[in-house]
Amino acid sequence: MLLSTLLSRYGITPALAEDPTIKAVTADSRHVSPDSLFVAIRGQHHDGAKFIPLAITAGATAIVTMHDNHSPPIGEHWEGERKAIIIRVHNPAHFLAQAAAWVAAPLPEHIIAVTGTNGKSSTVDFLRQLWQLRGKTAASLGTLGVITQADTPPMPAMTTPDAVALASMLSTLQRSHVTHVALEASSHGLHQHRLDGLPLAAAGFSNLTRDHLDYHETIEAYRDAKLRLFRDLLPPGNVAVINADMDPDTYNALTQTARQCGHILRDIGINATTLRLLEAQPTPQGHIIRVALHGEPLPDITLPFPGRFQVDNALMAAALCWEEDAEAPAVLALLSQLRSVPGRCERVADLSNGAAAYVDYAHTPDALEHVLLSLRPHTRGKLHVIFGAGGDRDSGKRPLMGQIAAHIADRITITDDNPRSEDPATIRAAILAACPHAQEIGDRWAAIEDGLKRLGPGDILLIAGKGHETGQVIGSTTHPFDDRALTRSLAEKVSL
Ligand SMILES: CC(=O)N[C@H]1[C@@H](OP(=O)(O)OP(=O)(O)OC[C@H]2O[C@@H](n3ccc(=O)[nH]c3=O)[C@H](O)[C@@H]2O)O[C@H](CO)[C@@H](O)[C@@H]1O[C@H](C)C(=O)N[C@@H](C)C(=O)N[C@H](CCC(=O)O)C(=O)O
Ligand SMILES: Nc1ncnc2c1ncn2[C@@H]1O[C@H](COP(=O)(O)OP(=O)(O)OP(=O)(O)O)[C@@H](O)[C@H]1O
Ligand SMILES: N[C@H](CCC[C@H](N)C(=O)O)C(=O)O
Ligand SMILES: [Mg+2]
Repeated sequence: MLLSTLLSRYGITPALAEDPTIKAVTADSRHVSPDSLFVAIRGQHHDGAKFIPLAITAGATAIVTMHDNHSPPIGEHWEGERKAIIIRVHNPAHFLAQAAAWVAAPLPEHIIAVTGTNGKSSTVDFLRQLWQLRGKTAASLGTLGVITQADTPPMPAMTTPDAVALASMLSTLQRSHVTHVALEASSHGLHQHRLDGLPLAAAGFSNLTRDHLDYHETIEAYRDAKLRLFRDLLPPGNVAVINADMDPDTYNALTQTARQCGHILRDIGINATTLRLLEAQPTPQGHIIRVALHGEPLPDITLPFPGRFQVDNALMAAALCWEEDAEAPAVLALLSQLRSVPGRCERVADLSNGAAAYVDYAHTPDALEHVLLSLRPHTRGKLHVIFGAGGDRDSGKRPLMGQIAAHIADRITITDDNPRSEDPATIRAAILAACPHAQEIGDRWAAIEDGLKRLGPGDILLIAGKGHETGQVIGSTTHPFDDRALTRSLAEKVSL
């Protein structure tokens, strides 16, 4: 694409002496290739502007950098024999996302993003499944990776990859004929403008509770980052789905934003008007739910997996799936064919004495509360939970998680999650301060073995925090560790 075309799409129409063809866009000087555009972004550790000379040496012919109120909006920079055109904008990260999407185009025609503290991965997984059941070629993209079909292993991804990687993944999906993509919008991703270039067909917002305050600092800033999905990214006139049972502050902010932006608002949940949950009756395998669509009750639906929160996520996926209201009953009828999401309230082992073990990805106070409350109705004996907290992440979550476990569980073991660069004993101590009667077993393997051995008839063991993860990060090393596989193999031995 010509530089002038790219700039004019962004609303900049300078008279350029030269108009180079831009073959690639990047914000990482280490990835600059010849004829590329380098966007200098100010991050937490570096100001990308200091890498401009390196980028030009590596072949960048155009540079986009932050407007500084002194220099003209367009200029040029020589690095030895090499010259690049310099363009100054007010928000380089926003520019990067747009430019990356234009250069990577065409992208899949139907892209939907889901945000919220908890439930993003589950919702996008369910949405992908629903689309596939309706005959679409669909993918989901997020914490669980890029998933295209049930029988192909997922490609790894961050929850929301950086703008360039995201555009490139979407372009790859488009080339393999994927038309429908459901992706997770993390608060980091929204705050850093990673999704700003995507033409969203619809968006969903599940809930907002405490997480990531290490990064956002205040809950207001965290909410504001997430609100960007509706406020800045979803085009007017498109479908916005919210869970009507979320906290009132976020609910009010979302409904007001949706109204101001002219979105078609749909809600789901006990307090909803579009898709109201009338009853969710737990069964040994999952739930039987009754819902009303715009006030009209529909036939019972069986959801074949446990976790009361998965009822909300499945309803949100359905409300994001139908395009016209007339399609809604057919979409809702498909919910009974959904498969569970790996590591989300997943029943991984049954012991010969009738006890069972579940693995879940609860790593926030709200998630831990939801999964423990979900498992209580299935517990005929005692409810035992094993969990820790990730290092280098919001430390305020730790005592809150301890408090919740102390209120709901009968037995608690505090162990290590991913300590990362932190001292694991200090993390455990912060949780234990709020649940002093818990036992402490730092070694996660030993904690799980101990938990399984202590299970009595009808007891339930919940191993929380790492879900689908297959590694444990200690320091900067990731050691192989898989709660699900380990629990299965230890349970076989314990059951003998
Ligand atoms: C906290 C955070 O989100 N950090 C992201 C951020 O890093 P940063 O601000 O430290 O960047 P920086 O190192 O200061 O660099 C600034 C700029 O200089 C560039 N640079 C840097 C070095 C160099 O030699 N040359 C160069 O050009 C960088 O490419 C960048 O554009 O920008 C980087 C480039 O895009 C990201 O890789 C990095 O994500 C890191 C790896 C990360 O761990 N992020 C996590 C916290 C995250 O985003 N997680 C969420 C999930 C959260 C959830 O659970 O909901 C996710 O969406 O995955
Ligand atoms: N709708 C929900 N409400 C409350 N808790 C939920 C909800 N959905 C999921 N959870 C809890 O959050 C955990 C993580 O779920 P999921 O992976 O779907 O969320 P996520 O938003 O993608 O998380 P992450 O921020 O790590 O990507 C689940 O294992 C469960 O404990
Ligand atoms: N996306 C989340 C995942 C947390 C998972 C938990 N096991 C931990 O390591 O804290 C994060 O990076 O904060
Ligand atoms: Mg996720």
